[in-house]
Amino acid sequence: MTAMEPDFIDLDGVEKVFEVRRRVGLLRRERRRVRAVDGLTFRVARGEMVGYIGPNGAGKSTTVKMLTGILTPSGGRLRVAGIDPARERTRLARRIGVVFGQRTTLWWDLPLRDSYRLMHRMYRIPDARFRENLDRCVELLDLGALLEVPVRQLSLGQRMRGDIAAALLHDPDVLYLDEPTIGLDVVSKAKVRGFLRDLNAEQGTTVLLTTHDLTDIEQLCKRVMVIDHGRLVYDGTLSGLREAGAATRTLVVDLEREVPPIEVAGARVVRVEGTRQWLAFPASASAAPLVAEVAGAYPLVDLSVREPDIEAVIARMYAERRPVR
Ligand SMILES: Nc1ncnc2c1ncn2[C@@H]1O[C@H](COP(=O)(O)OP(=O)(O)OP(=O)(O)O)[C@@H](O)[C@H]1O
Repeated sequence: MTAMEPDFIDLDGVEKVFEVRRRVGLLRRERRRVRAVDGLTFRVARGEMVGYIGPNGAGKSTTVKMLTGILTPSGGRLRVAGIDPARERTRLARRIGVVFGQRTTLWWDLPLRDSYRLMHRMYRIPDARFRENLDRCVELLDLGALLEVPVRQLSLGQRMRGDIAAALLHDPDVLYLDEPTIGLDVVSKAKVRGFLRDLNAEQGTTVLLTTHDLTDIEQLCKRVMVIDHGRLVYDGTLSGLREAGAATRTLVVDLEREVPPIEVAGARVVRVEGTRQWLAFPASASAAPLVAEVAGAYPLVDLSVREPDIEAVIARMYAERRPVR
């Protein structure tokens, strides 16, 4: 299935710019443009489970909001299951589920079961399918004893499980999870992770997971994308990310034309975007011989060396959140 729909989620140069007005002094207001997402290009195949991480303010939520159609991109092209989210938000809503760890989609005063009933109607889910999905979620997420309890009385872990079920009642093809394990105790975390793993394996649901807990990624995602300042700065395995974190610098080269990934000794291409390529090389090595080699063999237009900012970001994430199991 995966091989058949490699661009199930498909972003090409997606941008989002916010205009913010700030008061400066008594009367003057200043307009400032915030580039929250700055030329994002990536594809996620159907059935993949991908971690989407980055420091605070990196642009993760903005990306997810564009993927769900809540926000319209300022530029670029974006498709989910072939649908342009901003244009056909309602049609897309039938195909996606969203869970925000910090916020609930359930009705605070109603018992869980009543929230589900409302969703049944809102999404016009066929009765048999609704019952089947609800039964499955109740069993696997252990919700049986909670169905008659008003949401406000649920613990955070119980509510999270309730929210995950709510997002799945209409059989979405894609599930976006934003911090699904935040604030949960160890047992609840394990339950949620186990459920998501099975969901992905058995139902083939495509999952995009935003989290600060790298153990979520470790246990669930073969692939992780790192975003920083609205740009994709890493796309690969978590172990590869750890390696990259071990002090590398990046040579960014602009070429006259698109060429296959550059092959030079002592560096490896970590990212290609049109005529621009990013090469990681050990921070301890000198950039000069590398630059000379690239310039000799490739149609170089411009270049710059970046200090290990991404790596610093990751290191910080690791330092802040030592994986808690
Ligand atoms: N509605 C908005 N108006 C103005 N600026 C915004 C708006 N939403 C987000 N931003 C800005 O865009 C940038 C990216 O924000 P975003 O919420 O996408 O980051 P994030 O990666 O989800 O962060 P966090 O991990 O803290 O949730 C930030 O600088 C933020 O202040």
